[in-house]
Amino acid sequence: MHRLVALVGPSGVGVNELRRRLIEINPVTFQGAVPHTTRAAKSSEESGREYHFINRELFENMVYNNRFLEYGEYRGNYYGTTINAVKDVLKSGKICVIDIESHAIQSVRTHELKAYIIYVKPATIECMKVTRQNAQITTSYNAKRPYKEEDFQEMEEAARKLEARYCQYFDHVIVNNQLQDSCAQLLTAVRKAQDEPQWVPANWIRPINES
Ligand SMILES: Nc1ncnc2c1ncn2[C@@H]1O[C@H](COP(=O)(O)OP(=O)(O)OP(=O)(O)O)[C@@H](O)[C@H]1O
Repeated sequence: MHRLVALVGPSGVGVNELRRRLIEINPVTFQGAVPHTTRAAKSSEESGREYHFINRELFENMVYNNRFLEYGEYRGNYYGTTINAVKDVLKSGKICVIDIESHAIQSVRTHELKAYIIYVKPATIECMKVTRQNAQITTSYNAKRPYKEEDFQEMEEAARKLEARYCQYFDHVIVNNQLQDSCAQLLTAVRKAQDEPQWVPANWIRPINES
């Protein structure tokens, strides 16, 4: 089986854009995991394609049974990605590429999933002012607007905290300045992730009484 690739970075840095482009470049090789939600399906949506649509009771039951890598509530509806959704992609022979919140890093660095963690780091504020001139940030109300200076400052601060806490888990770092460059770096990193021997904690492979 291929290895799971998980992208992580401060909000607004471009994690989702990079993941989307990677899958778009080669949908035969790369695929995202289908998330679960309790929101109603739109007429154009099909269960199992955009989302798995389930009710709240079932979702909460799945949370209780630790089925989610991560989940959250937005505007009264739950959204989350299950371990099985990732495994389904890997079992189909594709490379599963997901983006995760930093607190979910530990959930994907398990014996079972052994995710390759790619940290998407913001470029300097001066560089982002140039490259993000036409980009749109998604606000907490899910609206889009152009980036402001404060957005870059917040991103830099969030990146600092994220790095201080989680840098030991990063297998690869991409500074997302020029989008084309970042996509090329991501493609190379993902290929490398599949070839590279996997370094895992010794207690994953050695019986406990030997360690
Ligand atoms: N290198 C880049 N150059 C220019 N624009 C970029 C670059 N990377 C991402 N963008 C743009 O920045 C915006 C935010 O990107 P994206 O939605 O991927 O952010 P994100 O990291 O997933 O954050 P969030 O989780 O808050 O949505 C998008 O409009 C995207 O096209």
